[in-house]
Parts: sequence; structure tokens; C-alpha cells
Amino acid sequence: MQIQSKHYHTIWVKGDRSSIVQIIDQRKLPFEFIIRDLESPADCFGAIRDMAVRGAPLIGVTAAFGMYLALFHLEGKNPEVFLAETADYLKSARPTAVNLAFAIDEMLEFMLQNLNDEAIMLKTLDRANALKELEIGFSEKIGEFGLEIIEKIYQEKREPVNILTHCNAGWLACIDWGTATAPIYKAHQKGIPLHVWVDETRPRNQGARLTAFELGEEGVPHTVIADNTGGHLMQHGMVDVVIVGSDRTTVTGDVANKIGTYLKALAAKDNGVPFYVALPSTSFDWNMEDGVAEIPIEEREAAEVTDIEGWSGATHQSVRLIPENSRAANYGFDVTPARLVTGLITERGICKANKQDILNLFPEKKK
Ligand SMILES: CSC[C@@H](O)[C@@H](O)C(=O)COP(=O)(O)O
Repeated sequence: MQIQSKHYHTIWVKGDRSSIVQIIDQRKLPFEFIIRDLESPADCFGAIRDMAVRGAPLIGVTAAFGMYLALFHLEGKNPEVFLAETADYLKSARPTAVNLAFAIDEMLEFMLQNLNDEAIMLKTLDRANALKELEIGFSEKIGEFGLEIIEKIYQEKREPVNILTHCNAGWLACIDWGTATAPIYKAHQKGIPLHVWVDETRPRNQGARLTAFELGEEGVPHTVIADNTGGHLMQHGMVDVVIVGSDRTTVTGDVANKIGTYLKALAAKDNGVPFYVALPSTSFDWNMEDGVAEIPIEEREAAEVTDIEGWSGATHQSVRLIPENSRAANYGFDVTPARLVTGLITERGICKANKQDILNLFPEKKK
């Protein structure tokens, strides 16, 4: 059963019930469209850890709403201590995406400053909503800058532009627009003919399930491929550009993104295919210099590799994929060194993946 076309944000506060935050549960898409209520920091933690919400900007904003929901659970507690503990707790939900710590730190600072304000509920809600709008605005700007890359390729080629992407860095991951997908949506809206190669993105298949769903909803021509196909396509001139997202990019331009991204970057380098990373400034780690050595890489349950989920008719099923006595490892992300990255598409423009160029774009981050 394919769900009906509908474009939502991926998180919002429930109409007249400001103590309830709602999300689209991404675990059952594209076959089931489920909206879930989050009513506490623990609900937000669970949604992030179990990947009902996922994608760097969205998990940051979900945690921001988690901090807001903490205000409904203050009774009998020391507010300063409880909020600081809640911040640490939410930060521990997933380790790699830096947007999580960014959003939580912003919220904690704001809430501690306004603890004695009788309008703290409203003000904190406004702050969480402002972070949500910030991410949406960043994604849209990324789309405008990234459009220039696709447009230039089309002007030279005069044939549909073939773009390869990995995982889901789309509106589901970013509340609206997406990072890697925003340039694609902008180009499609402008009438530039294009086609997207969608890596399935084992083990959780965010490409096959979510990116393909998104592109289909928007009417963007696309083809889902097994994860190992990209190199072959690049060798045969079938990819004009690779655009991916990022969970954490160092100030030197090393890029952590979904496992398998690094191999795509290597293949792109070997074949002279431009490899772009689209990311908002909230996905930069301004304190890290060496991505391979320093970025914490999430390891998830082996069951995501040993078993595979699918839908048979209206039934959701999970089946074993590997021998009962074989072990499985499940690294969630890898790091693509800056030397393999053609450019970073940010909300302020496109820059090379090196410290000088990144800080020229974000001079306020210079130390
Ligand atoms: C703008 S989304 C960038 C990344 O968050 C995305 O590419 C990705 O790797 C998501 O991983 P996920 O494990 O699904 O949260």
C-alpha cells in the first residue's frame, strides 16, 4: 500500500495542545504514514535513538522540542539540575550528528537565562520553533546555491543531469527541502531535466525507502540502485555529479555521513566526477580538525544488518538475511576526507573543503 501524496513538515506542535509535539514516524515509510505524539524528553530521546526521526537537522530540532517538553516535568525538581541532566541525556541519544549538541546547547542556555520569566513556556516554545525555522531556511538557501551547480552542468550538457545521492538528506531529514535534495527540487521546479540515482543505503535503506519516496512524491525521475553500483555508473559516464548530506563536518572539511559515503567519494575522485556535500552551518563542528580520528562513529545493533525489513501486501515483515551463527557489525557513518570533496554547499554559498575557505564563509567562527 503506497501512501497518498502529502507534504508535511516532519515535526510540529499539536494544534491546540502545546504540551504535545508530533512527528512523522519514518520507520514505516513509504508504506505506512504514522504520526506520533511526543510528550516528554524521554519520548524525544526514544524517537531519536530508534530513528522514528532521523537526519542531522531533524534530530537536533527534535531534541530542542525535548528540552521544551522538560518544562512540563519540572514538578518537585531543581530546574537548573533537571534541565542540565535532560540536556546530557538527550545528547546521548545518537553520537555522530553535531546538530544534536548544537540545538540542545542553544536551548539550555536560553532556558537557564529565562528560568524566572513567567512566560518561559511560551518563550521556550518560540525558541524551539525558531531553531526549526532556521534549519528550514538554511536548507532552502542550500537549494538555491546548489541549483547553480546543476544548472551549469545542464547548460554544458543539454541532456538530463544525472545526480547520485546516498542515504536520505531530504525534507524528511531536514523538516523541509532537505540539504542534498534541495538543489534537486529547485532544479526540478525550474524545469531542468534531471535524473537521480538513489543508493539504497543498507542496512536501514533510507535511500530506497525515504529518498525514493520523496522524489516520487515530487515527480523527480529516479532509479534506486544497490549500494555498490555507483562506481560502475561513474566509470561509464552515467553520473554527472554526486551530492550528499553530512552529519558532522570538521572545520577542516572532513565529512561524516552515512556509511558508504566515503566509497562513493573515492569512486568519484577516480572518475573525475564532482563530489559535493550539502550542509547547513549547524552541521559543522567548529572545534574538530581531524575527522577520521575525532568524529564519533555510531555503532548500532547487529540486528539491522542480520535482518531485513520489508512489506508484503499490507503486512510489515522482518526476515533473517545471514546465517544464524554469523556475526554482524553495524557502523552507522564513515568519514570522507576533505581531499575527496569538490565543494561544500552551505546556506552562505559554496566553498572548498578546507579550513581557510570554510572560515572565510563563516568569519564569526574564527578563533
Ligand atoms: C541532512 S541529512 C544528512 C545526514 O543526516 C544524512 O545523510 C544521514 O546520514 C542520515 O543518517 P541517519 O542514520 O538516517 O540519521
